[in-house]
Amino acid sequence: MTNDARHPDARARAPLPAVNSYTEWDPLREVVVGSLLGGVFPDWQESMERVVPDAARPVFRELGGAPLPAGLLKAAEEELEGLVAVLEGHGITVVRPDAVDHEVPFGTPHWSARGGLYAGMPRDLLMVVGDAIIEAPMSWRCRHHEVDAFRSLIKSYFRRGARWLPAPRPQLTDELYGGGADGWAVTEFEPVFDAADFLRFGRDLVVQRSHVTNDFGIDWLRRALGPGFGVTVVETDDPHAMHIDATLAPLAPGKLLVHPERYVPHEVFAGWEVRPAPPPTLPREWPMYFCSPWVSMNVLSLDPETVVVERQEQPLIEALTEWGFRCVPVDFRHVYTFGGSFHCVTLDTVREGGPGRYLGVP
Ligand SMILES: NC(=[NH2+])NCCC[C@H](N)C(=O)O
Repeated sequence: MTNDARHPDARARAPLPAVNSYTEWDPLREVVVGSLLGGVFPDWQESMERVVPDAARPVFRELGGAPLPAGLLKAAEEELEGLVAVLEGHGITVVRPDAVDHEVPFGTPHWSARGGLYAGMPRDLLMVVGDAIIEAPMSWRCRHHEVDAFRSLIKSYFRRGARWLPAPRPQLTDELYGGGADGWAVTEFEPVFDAADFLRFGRDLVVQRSHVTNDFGIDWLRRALGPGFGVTVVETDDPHAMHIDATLAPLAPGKLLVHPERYVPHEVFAGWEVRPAPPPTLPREWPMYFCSPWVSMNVLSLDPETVVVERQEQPLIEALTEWGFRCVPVDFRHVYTFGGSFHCVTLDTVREGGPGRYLGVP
């Protein structure tokens, strides 16, 4: 039976599976937006040494498990609400994590942490590949239970048909840390990765080895995804490597925005137009506990022509406009303070489109 009251867009918006996302750029229908509410400073561990800004180390040592600064947090939460309003204004469904108490200390038989962190960066923790939600085995001890805030969402997606793939729970004993001969902060003791070290290009994923992602973890994911997907390791020139999404940003098929110094050309991007992002505009004195100002290029694609960009990153807005994109400006500098921007704080659970092939892999 036809439904005459159907919205004119109804055909274009035909129903999709509960979870369906293969790329970083296909038209966005539903997205998880993280929450920084109740967030605490991470308890210090040596493996953070090479990834966090110098100024953050003494703070984490001293204040691990203590609440993040209230004023900055409030400003960041308001910016997150602003992002939610913009996304909803574009007809995108937004879902949020549960409130959990991040101040509760926890431990295993082998170690303890003075608290958790936050539920602000679902991109770090979860990965959607097609109809599957993958839970990453995080290597920072304070992030061991971070997924709890997202569990009711994951269960709901599972009940509606999604596949649910938690990686093997890591033990995070001392053997994992201390660095191998290769200079990484994590050894090959057991599989670990953060989901944000991967980017999705249809049937192909690209990943960087980092101070939170080891080869064992990459191999686990490759085998879990099976022969239908390819996982290519790309080199990046980032001595502080943790999360690839301020280094490479695929914005549409054939269009790759890159960090001008960290990008190392790779044959998978043969045929792609690669453009360097202009330098960030963030003032030098801006408080940054987790990351560099290059999260300016951590944009979120609403579709292959539309990107959400920080309002004050005018050089980037100009560069992207010139490249043919429509930029949606959103204030987000206070969120930067806590480790990321639009790509980090989101997890796109539903995008249109299917498993295409976009990369030059054999
Ligand atoms: N998913 C994320 N949290 N990404 C943020 C990556 C930031 C990157 N490590 C930098 O400092 O430039």
